[in-house]
Amino acid sequence: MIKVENVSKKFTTKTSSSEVLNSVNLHISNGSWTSIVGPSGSGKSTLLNIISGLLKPDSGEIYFNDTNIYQLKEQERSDLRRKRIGFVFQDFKLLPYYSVIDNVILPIIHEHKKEELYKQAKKLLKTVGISESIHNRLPKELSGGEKQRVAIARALIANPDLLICDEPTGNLDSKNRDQIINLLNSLREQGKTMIVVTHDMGVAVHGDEIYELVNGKINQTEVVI
Ligand SMILES: Nc1ncnc2c1ncn2[C@@H]1O[C@H](COP(=O)(O)OP(=O)(O)OP(=O)(O)O)[C@@H](O)[C@H]1O
Repeated sequence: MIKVENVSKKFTTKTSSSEVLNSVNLHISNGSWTSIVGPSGSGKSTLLNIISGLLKPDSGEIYFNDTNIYQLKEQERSDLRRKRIGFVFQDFKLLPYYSVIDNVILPIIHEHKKEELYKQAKKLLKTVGISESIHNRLPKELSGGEKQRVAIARALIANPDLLICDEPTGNLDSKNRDQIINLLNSLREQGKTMIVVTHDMGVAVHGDEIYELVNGKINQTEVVI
């Protein structure tokens, strides 16, 4: 269970100050898919960064099961992030000079023997529908949908409990978008907990819960198909 309790965050710059999150509460059950929607600039990425331990809120707590993550030491929080949370970004964030398979093993390259990692990466790439003929290509030689599936395999390499996806289908055409939806559905069936931020209601409706962030507040939304 992931709990977001009374989380508030304000950004202050030289010229302005804005409250992006105002006492946000959210409970996420293990093995569920939670969709978060909301207008551009409403704080969705800020909330993801806070949940994943990257950005300390001004007030409020984040619990990862029973662990209050902002009470951990910096190194412990970073370990938790590396081992238990996988990230998928709209712009993939694959390293351009590494092959597909090397991109997948990178997050934990220093923690296991390379042969074991390659074995695991091959299995994952198969799960996400990437054929072996592509394993040694560079990211620039892939389609958008292939890049996103490689990015999902990379996010899963440490076998995280939680998969956080920030606009995972934002740059994809409808065929590739549908493939990513199918993949996320199958990951939920395997028991992964997922938080998916999206502008696309057609993606959001696959969630067990849909929340909308507006004016710093989060509200649960009915699933309307
Ligand atoms: N480091 C920062 N310093 C100042 N303001 C920031 C910072 N990060 C985000 N903001 C502001 O906070 C607000 C929320 O940003 P955020 O990226 O969380 O929104 P979002 O809902 O993810 O937007 P989008 O859908 O466009 O990606 C925006 O007004 C943004 O300009």
